[in-house]
Amino acid sequence: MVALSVPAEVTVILLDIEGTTTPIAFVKDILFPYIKENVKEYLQTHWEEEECQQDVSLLRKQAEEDSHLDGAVPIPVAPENGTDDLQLMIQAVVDNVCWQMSLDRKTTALKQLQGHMWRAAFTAGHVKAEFFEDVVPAVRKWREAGMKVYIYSSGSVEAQKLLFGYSTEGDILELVDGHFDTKIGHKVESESYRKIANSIGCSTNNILFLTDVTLEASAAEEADVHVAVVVRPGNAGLTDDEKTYYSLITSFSELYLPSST
Ligand SMILES: CSCCC(=O)C(=O)COP(=O)(O)O
Ligand SMILES: [Mg+2]
Repeated sequence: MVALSVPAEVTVILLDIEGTTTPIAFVKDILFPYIKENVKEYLQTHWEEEECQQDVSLLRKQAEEDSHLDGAVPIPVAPENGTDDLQLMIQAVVDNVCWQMSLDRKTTALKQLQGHMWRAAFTAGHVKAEFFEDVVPAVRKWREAGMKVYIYSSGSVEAQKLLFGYSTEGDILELVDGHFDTKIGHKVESESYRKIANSIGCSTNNILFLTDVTLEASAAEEADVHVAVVVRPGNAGLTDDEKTYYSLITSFSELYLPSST
């Protein structure tokens, strides 16, 4: 087994979810199909609710920003009257969501709606989040050693809490000191990592970020965050240059804290 020593200045471990704590297959084969199969019925059932209207407004705003993109699906302004107008509007939102998902876009608008939709699936026990088997033991060990553990995912904070609250390992929310999503900024922008450090109250070099995506690792590194790239079954392959450049781990158990024996 390879060992990677955690630099002594690190006091915070920041974790990505998809491809790092959780198999990509769980997200792609369970969570995303749930959205595609249920989005129309969800909108029809919850349309009048404040939360749903806020989600639609955010999606409409995003659609306006995306209007220059190839294949972008516009969302018209609220219908003035009639069931037919409403059904057309709902279909436009469905088409927009499916278009965004076909590109695996990480917009806050899409992620917010997805989080709200997954709430019913998780709380009713229809879905339980999967974590790689090394994750929970390692996180417990890090916390016992005094590390703080935070999550930074494109999935909304609400969705992150569902994953940790309703998992095959039970409710493991207490293992996490805090959550960040794209509201603080996108994961491929270094400024996001500076803002996270500021919000936690530490320096960027006190953070070790674990992710499967090298563009995210590169942005974090530019902000002086320590990074390791996590190689898991089902993750996208890395180039030879990336394999040489980044510290790689295949399990959280390969990380050694300075005090570890
Ligand atoms: C945490 S919610 C489900 C995953 C998701 O929607 C997503 O976009 C995951 O992105 P990540 O930044 O965790 O790779
Ligand atoms: Mg990821």
